[in-house]
Amino acid sequence: MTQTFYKYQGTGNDFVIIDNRSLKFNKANITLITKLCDRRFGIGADGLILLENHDTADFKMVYFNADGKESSMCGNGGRCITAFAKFLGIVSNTATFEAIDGMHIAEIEGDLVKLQMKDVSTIENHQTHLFLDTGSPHHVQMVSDLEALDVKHNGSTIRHGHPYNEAGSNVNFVNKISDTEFGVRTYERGVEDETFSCGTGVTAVALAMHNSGQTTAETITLQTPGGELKVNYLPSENGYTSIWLIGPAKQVFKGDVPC
Ligand SMILES: N[C@@H](CCC[C@H](N)C(=O)O)C(=O)O
Repeated sequence: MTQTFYKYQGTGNDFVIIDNRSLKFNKANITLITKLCDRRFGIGADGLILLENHDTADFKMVYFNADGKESSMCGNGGRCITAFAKFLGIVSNTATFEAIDGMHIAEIEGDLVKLQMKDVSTIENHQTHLFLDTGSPHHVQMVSDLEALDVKHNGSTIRHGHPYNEAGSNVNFVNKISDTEFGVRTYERGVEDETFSCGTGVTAVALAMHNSGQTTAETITLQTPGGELKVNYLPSENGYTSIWLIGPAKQVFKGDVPC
């Protein structure tokens, strides 16, 4: 038996995407998902995404980290699956879909996919870092030398340590480039390594930078190892609404694998 798949990337955060409208893909097969995501023995990806039918929205997104486990929201994955839905002819330039954190709206403008993220009402502002949930949990910490930092080592220590422990958190290291631009490197839980970019991660960084007074801007540019993303938001006394994650999402190749 073979499985048809598509490989997508959004600022270097890469995914195997499968059209599962037939519901034939076995979601419980962690070994298969891990193998498909393996960079040496499989296709290679940070995660695997299934596109499924939905009763009221254009489609449903089901996301698995490279460790084979279903996880919380993936922002870059949400942008890539929107581009995939357009490729399949399910949507044209606007889409609605349901993910694990609720309903999302997305818009395609040329090469860019804009994804509305869930509202954020709570940001924990600690002495050394901030913590918030933008669909996935994110630790945000400013560092002085982002380029030289060992993100895998330091990220893994924070991800596994108190207070995150087994459930874990994604970990974002940040430097300020200007009042509207920040550099970000992210250690992703479930990949257990640095990824080239993380959509919920840069969203968390933009909100955290605003919340901690590093910026007063409402559009932030985030430079990641995989390229540039933008985040727009509306701040209020109750938190942040109308949060949009904006960046490119591209199909890389298509194939069939034995499974
Ligand atoms: N790469 C994603 C985040 C994916 C989920 C994360 N690894 C987790 O388990 O929390 C993104 O672009 O947001």
